[in-house]
Amino acid sequence: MKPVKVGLLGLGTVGTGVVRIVEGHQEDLSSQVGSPIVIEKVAVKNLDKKRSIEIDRSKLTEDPWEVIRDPEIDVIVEVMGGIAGTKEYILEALDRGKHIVTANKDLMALYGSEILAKALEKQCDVFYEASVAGGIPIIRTLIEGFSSDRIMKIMGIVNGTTNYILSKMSQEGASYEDVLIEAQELGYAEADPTSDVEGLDAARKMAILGTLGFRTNVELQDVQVRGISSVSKEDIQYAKRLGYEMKLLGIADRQDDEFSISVQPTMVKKSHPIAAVNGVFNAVYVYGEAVGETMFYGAGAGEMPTATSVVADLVAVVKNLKLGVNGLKAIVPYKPKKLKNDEQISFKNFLLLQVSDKAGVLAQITQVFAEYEVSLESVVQSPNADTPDAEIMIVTHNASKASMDQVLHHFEGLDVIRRVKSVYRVEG
Ligand SMILES: NC(=O)C1=CN([C@@H]2O[C@H](COP(=O)(O)OP(=O)(O)OC[C@H]3O[C@@H](n4cnc5c(N)ncnc54)[C@H](OP(=O)(O)O)[C@@H]3O)[C@@H](O)[C@H]2O)C=CC1
Ligand SMILES: N[C@@H](CC=O)C(=O)O
Ligand code: NA
Repeated sequence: MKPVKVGLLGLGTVGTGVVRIVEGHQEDLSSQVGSPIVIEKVAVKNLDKKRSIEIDRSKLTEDPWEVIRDPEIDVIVEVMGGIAGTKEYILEALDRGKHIVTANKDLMALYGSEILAKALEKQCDVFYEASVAGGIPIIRTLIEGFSSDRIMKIMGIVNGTTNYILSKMSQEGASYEDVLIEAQELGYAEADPTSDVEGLDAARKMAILGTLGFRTNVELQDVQVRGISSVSKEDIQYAKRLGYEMKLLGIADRQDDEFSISVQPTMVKKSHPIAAVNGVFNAVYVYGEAVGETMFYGAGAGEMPTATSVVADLVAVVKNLKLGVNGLKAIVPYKPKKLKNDEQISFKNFLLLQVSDKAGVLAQITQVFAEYEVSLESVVQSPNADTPDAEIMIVTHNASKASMDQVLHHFEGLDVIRRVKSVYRVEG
């Protein structure tokens, strides 16, 4: 049984977990694949950094090319992150006939189609289960489990950092800034947490899920993105009063063959199963035309959950090696892309308005909604303790994005509205 040799790019949070699992579960792994799996070389940025695991120093290098160009290495596991340089390493590794396992959603969202096309040409595997919802096997589920169905909607809490922040703000009244620091210390946040809190990390993951779910090439610029940095504790408390939880939701849905895809803070009805997903946990809700509702739940980030998916991909590569079938399972999107326009995108909305507290105000406001054919589900008015004004909370029925934009534009010229304090999408 010739050992399968692995080159590891990166030994940070995820890379450390990969070494722990490959070494700790070696007996189970090798009996599944029929050969020992050996980590042959590891690229790091700083050779002298103190590590939390024992690793033979002679295996470490500061030059990723040394790993890529080593003819002994069969599989590259890329867990160092980065985009442009990392893409070059991966393309060259494929040119050399090496298989790839990566956790890199940034790279797969931007260059996935180019990398997968090269993999197909070279008959190599590229697996990236850890790139979306860390420990949840959602990519494999979309490719294999739902191969027979037509997916109509995917809703995901796919960023652990923001779910951790929103949950702590909701449950403990904690401040946004304090919880963000905690999430960074726990290894959940990206090196630059702006991509977590501004929704970019979730958008990249939704582009990957949308591509697999709709079998069309969803690109990052197709995803409309809003992050959580403007969500206040007050918004979360109002949401709770009305029976909702605030979540950063990625939503991809389709009608016929037209689709829309977005990431935004969303008020989710408490009775919806995704509203109960708290902390660093992720969940992906998938609605298939035939299967109906399904939901997948688990840790979306962190050392060991993420490494579980990386090593499971490694096992899949090695099984394919044994069967001589690598590179035959690449998913190449084949459907033409048709994005919905703002008239076709429709959902419920929550609005919080600060208004003058005088007769006829409500009538003026409802008149604007009527003018743009937006029907209302509920309207609640309460005094604002700090000012002579009143606050009005409104939940609309489904309304097109175009109509809602017109309503909000009209409100800008209405004297009785002091301020549109918040606007959120509503689901459930
Ligand atoms: N953390 C998580 O929970 C999850 C992360 N991911 C993805 O996994 C990947 C890795 O994330 P994570 O482990 O958190 O990242 P870390 O920052 O913890 O680790 C990065 C590792 O890569 C090494 N590295 C970085 N740049 C270079 C370079 N140019 N040459 C050689 N080595 C380099 C670093 O070396 P050194 O140790 O010397 O600094 C470090 O070991 C990213 O793509 C991330 O988005 C995906 C899902 C979850
Ligand atoms: N920063 C990401 C890590 C996993 O992809 C997150 O918080 O989910
Ligand atoms: Na996953």
